[in-house]
Amino acid sequence: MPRTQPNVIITGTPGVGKSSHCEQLASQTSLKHLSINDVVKEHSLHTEYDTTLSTLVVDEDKLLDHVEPILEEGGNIVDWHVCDIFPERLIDLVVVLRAGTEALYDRLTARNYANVKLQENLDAEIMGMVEEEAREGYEEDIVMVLESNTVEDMEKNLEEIEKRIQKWREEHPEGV
Ligand SMILES: Nc1ncnc2c1ncn2[C@@H]1O[C@H](COP(=O)(O)OP(=O)(O)OP(=O)(O)O)[C@@H](O)[C@H]1O
Repeated sequence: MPRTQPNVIITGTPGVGKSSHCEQLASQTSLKHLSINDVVKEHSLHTEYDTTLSTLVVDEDKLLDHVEPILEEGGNIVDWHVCDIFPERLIDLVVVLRAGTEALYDRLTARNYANVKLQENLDAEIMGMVEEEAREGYEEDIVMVLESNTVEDMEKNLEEIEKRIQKWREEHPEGV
């Protein structure tokens, strides 16, 4: 069966606004929000709990086994800070959200992140690690990098992303 709706990844360092963008986009389109953190918790797709970073260590093989059939159906907005493990054939658009250090610092301290986790995430964002992974993992023309510092940025981003989704639909009337 061809996939008649695109799969979109919304990625970026924790706190850049992935979930906020995904929820809003899901409410404005027919695409479904696929939160990988929720899927991992719900189906126990982890190997262990990292006590230093207070986070589950994901079993990527198990995760892919679970998620691939869902992606094959299309119409998903994948929400995760890792983007490059999903097969290229199943991904149509990769949106990397970027935030300034000040905005990210405020958002992460509001979550009471431990210092080590806070610093690790700020460093990752400053170095642009997720953007680099996205650019290495996918074709240039499907990767969009967008600022997510203000509510106005988010509104503008959602418009841009919706336009790209619409373009994909027009370019693939029979699906892929
Ligand atoms: N563009 C933005 N402008 C203003 N506030 C924002 C923006 N994006 C996100 N926020 C705020 O920052 C906080 C973190 O956002 P969100 O949970 O969407 O980030 P996330 O990238 O999904 O994080 P995680 O990876 O940890 O789930 C929320 O309080 C959200 O309201």
